Amino acid sequence: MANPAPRMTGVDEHLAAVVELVGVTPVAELPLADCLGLVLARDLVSAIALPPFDNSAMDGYAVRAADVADAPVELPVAGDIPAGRVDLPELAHGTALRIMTGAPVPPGADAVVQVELTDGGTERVLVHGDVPEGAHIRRAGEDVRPGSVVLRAGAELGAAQLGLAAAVGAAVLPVRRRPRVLVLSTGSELVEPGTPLLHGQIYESNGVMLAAAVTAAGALPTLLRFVPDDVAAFHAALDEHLSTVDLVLTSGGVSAGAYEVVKDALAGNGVEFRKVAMQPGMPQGAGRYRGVPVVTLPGNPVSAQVSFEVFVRPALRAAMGHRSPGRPRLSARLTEPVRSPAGRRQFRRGVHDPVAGTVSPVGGPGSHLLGALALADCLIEVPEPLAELAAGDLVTVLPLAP
Ligand SMILES: Nc1nc2c(c(=O)[nH]1)N[C@H]1C(S)=C(S)[C@@H](COP(=O)(O)OP(=O)(O)OC[C@H]3O[C@@H](n4cnc5c(N)ncnc54)[C@H](O)[C@@H]3O)O[C@H]1N2
Ligand code: MOO
Ligand SMILES: [Mg+2]
Repeated sequence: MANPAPRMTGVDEHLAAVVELVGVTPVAELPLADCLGLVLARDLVSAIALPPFDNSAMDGYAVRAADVADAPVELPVAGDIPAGRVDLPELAHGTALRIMTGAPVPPGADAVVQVELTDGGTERVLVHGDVPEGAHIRRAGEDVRPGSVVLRAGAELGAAQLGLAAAVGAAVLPVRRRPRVLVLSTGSELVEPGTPLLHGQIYESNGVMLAAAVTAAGALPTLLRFVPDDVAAFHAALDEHLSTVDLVLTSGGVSAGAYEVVKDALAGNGVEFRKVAMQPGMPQGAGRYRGVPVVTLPGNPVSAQVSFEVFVRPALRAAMGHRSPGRPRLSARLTEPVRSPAGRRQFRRGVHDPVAGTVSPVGGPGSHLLGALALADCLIEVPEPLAELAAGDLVTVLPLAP
């Protein structure tokens, strides 16, 4: 009797293993400019008020509202308060001080008349219209009170959050630092783009693609592109970088052939190789080599990229503390039928139309179809039990941007 096929590892089981393997990076205080997309590790409390002082919302004249109540009136201009002036004169009764947007409101003033309501004079100013008390004054603390929490631990740091952190005087923020990822492409057939190609050779593309995906996930890639299918050369390349990375990500050399350099070098050295019940991306490996997490992706370009999306991107984002490290999951109706191998979760490449609520597969299921991958903006997930889906069926769509 033939041996039953060994059980394949489930997609979710392998994902959990990779997330656990990668773990989290330590919290570090990073300059704001390095924090885009990272996650705040502790609440940020503002030591100051925002605005820090009462200031003018308009270019115009600081006045007492009572002095312009009977406008038109003419007032002597006692001086200028440009933005940044720190030695403030007091506004005397019956006078005006020329003031600019963002400049501190001088003591004694209770309103600002915008320049459009005046003749713009510099010695004396003719005010055509009256303004109520408090007009065009932005009050200290009306945006942020001193001592208040302005950003919660767990907040994702986008442009606005970084702007706010700077506005309250933070120069650095506590964040889990970006994982450093060694992206290592194996294959003796691989050639540098821009150089001549012999029959039997191909241009190296996984390295560029995976390094870009690492960057897009918020992590820091180091790229090693031309490691031949030679165990000694592989070890030499890997060992040189091992001490400076948080994760090694290889592509190629993990299936069933005679020159599977990654498998040959790492099996029995802490990395476990398995078949995962998915298409593409069946041959996978994960483990620790000399203490450093290693994830081995299959070499077929679409397999490598889809595996990155399914396993590595969520693990990298979880490592930085993202609470929802995966892609959003949307529903859409297929515009055409799809066939999938029963018992494996299929990820087809698709174009999603969120307005129509539809998704169209691009290209076939083949894991070498990089041309179609580049046209896609989403993955279409076909669950393990389903072998055939019809046009109009609802499927889960994972948008890939950015
Ligand atoms: N007898 C079997 N053969 C294969 C099996 C199997 O189960 N039994 N699995 C197939 C599946 S599924 C996949 S996926 C691939 C995985 O292969 P490897 O990870 O060993 O990758 P390679 O053989 O090195 O390369 C596969 C393919 O991809 C091209 N490649 C590799 N690296 C790059 C790169 N950096 N840039 C561009 N293209 C790359 C390579 O030239 C090959 O065409 O194995 C199947 N075989
Ligand atoms: O796992 Mo392979 O990715 O199907 O070609
Ligand atoms: Mg192979």
